[in-house]
Amino acid sequence: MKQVLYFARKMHAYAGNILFVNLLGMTLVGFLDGIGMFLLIPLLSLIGILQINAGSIPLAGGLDLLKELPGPLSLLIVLAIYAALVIGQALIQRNLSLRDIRIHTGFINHVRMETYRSLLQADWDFFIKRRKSDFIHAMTDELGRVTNGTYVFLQFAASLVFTLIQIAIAFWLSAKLTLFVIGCGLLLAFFSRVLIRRSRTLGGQTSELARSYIAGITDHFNGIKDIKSNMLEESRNRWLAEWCERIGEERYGHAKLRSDSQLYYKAASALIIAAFVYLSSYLFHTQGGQLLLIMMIFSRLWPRFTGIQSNLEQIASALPAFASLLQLQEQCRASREIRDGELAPEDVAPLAVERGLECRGVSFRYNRQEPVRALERIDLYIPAMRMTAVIGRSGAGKSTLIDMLMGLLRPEEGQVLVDGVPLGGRLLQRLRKAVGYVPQDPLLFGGSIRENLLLIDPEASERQLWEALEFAAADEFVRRLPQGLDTLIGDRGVRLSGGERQRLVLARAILRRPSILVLDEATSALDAENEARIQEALERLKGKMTIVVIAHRLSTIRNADQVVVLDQGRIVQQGGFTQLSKERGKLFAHLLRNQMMPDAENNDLEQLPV
Ligand SMILES: Nc1ncnc2c1ncn2[C@@H]1O[C@H](COP(=O)(O)OP(=O)(O)OP(=O)(O)O)[C@@H](O)[C@H]1O
Repeated sequence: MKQVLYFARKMHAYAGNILFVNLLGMTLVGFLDGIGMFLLIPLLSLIGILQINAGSIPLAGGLDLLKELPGPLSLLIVLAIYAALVIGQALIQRNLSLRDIRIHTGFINHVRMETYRSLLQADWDFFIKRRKSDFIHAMTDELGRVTNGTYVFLQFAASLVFTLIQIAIAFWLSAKLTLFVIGCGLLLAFFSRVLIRRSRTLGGQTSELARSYIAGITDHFNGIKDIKSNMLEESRNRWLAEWCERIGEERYGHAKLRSDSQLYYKAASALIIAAFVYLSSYLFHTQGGQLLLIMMIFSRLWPRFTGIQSNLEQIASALPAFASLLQLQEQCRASREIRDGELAPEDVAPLAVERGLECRGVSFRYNRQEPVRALERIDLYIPAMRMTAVIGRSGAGKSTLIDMLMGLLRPEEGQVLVDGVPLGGRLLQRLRKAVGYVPQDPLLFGGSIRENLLLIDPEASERQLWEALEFAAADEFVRRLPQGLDTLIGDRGVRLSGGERQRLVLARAILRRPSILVLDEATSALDAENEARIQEALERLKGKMTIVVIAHRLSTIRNADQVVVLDQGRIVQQGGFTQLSKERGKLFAHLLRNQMMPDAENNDLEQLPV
């Protein structure tokens, strides 16, 4: 319940006191509804359907006054009051509903934005430990359940207030009978705790099923090509069929719970009414008119009890979603990159590295429970305005090292320094702003080429866009497209080839005019001709920006100022390309020979280990 109160307070903080005005309005509507019913009694009496002794009903003294007036006039007055009340109530109700919708949708968007912002502010470590589909689940399903649940909670609070008012009226009419009804309600509430518990358990299953569905479907569409080419359709079909069976059971469980609850309350209501009428007539000798009023109150009160019960079940069912969204927000907060009091990224100027980046005794493990280190005591200096290449076998730790240099990961031991200053806080943000990064699996958004480029620099001119494309050897293929820069490239750039995607992302990175350019296998999908063009472009950049390149294809790093060779998380060699290729019996020469570089053959590589 702690989580529900947290979000209810949030809703209040978002909507302000208008929320209470709305709740009071809801209470007023209920109250007017009661009065409307109350007025039916003089109405029935005036038209002679019911003979009521004014003394037997509170406030019915006015009846005698009405009876003094000519028949049609008194009836008209009562009818006018009745109609005014009902229309007034409907008008207020309409107003409240519209305002409710504004508050409700506004609140969903408020929580959505807040959760999204906290996700964006979380550090990289936070993301690599969790499934992406869980974030999608939180931002869609769980978010909807939480905001609905919060709203139901507020309705429940309003219902409670209104029920108390009705109880007070009922008390005033007959304390004994009201106590009897309340006693029955409490007894029922006691037994219905089991229904609320069941509802909570089912709510947990709902969360789990939705989470596994989104995870499975996301995997499915991310890997649709693999599925089709490896004929995995049948196994995916089986997965979905199993899921459908489970969701069927869960939905049935919810429906059964709802109907059990209704049955329970209806049966109890029938029994109580029977007992109630019997007791009023024979034991308490209640008069006809008063009995009618009490019955009316009872018929108003009892649905309130069932409404409260149903609200409680809905809240209980949403509790797991409340808990998981709150937990996600708390975890995001704990993993925030930008602490309170630090400047927002937009207020920070990009860094210009003057001397260089440095790793001093850096070690890192992805899983602190396991002894394996992705990086082991790395001491490395990356001079500014030079090109540094990082190479090594797959899994050697190259990407981890790059992530460390960009401040995405924090060292477990040691330090990363920029121009001799330890990386962190504002410096980290300034560094991030200065980096142009092209990852192994670059992200393009569904949209046009122009939109994808302008994402980095919305102010970029047409000329700057083409310059960046030219740099990345992408100008020719973009020119050839019928719509040129305005060509739509599909989801994640699916309508482009792997090499075209890489070149576009490279152009985008350049558009930022970064002072540090980081390329992680950024030209792996290119043919020799386009790769050579990018080589030349990088060559021209030397002396203008710091370049760090990860490459499996060693031909790409021939012009690097220094080459760093990683193996099992350690630096095993470091130096110029030619120097390293001459170091016999070492990993670099071995990798070079495996790629059958013509230069390597001149280096008597027969003696190298295989
Ligand atoms: N998110 C992660 N969680 C756990 N372990 C990871 C994670 N990412 C990488 N590793 C492990 O850390 C080690 C280094 O990985 P890294 O991606 O840095 O290697 P790499 O040299 O870039 O490999 P490749 O050339 O194949 O991209 C590997 O053993 C890998 O399994």
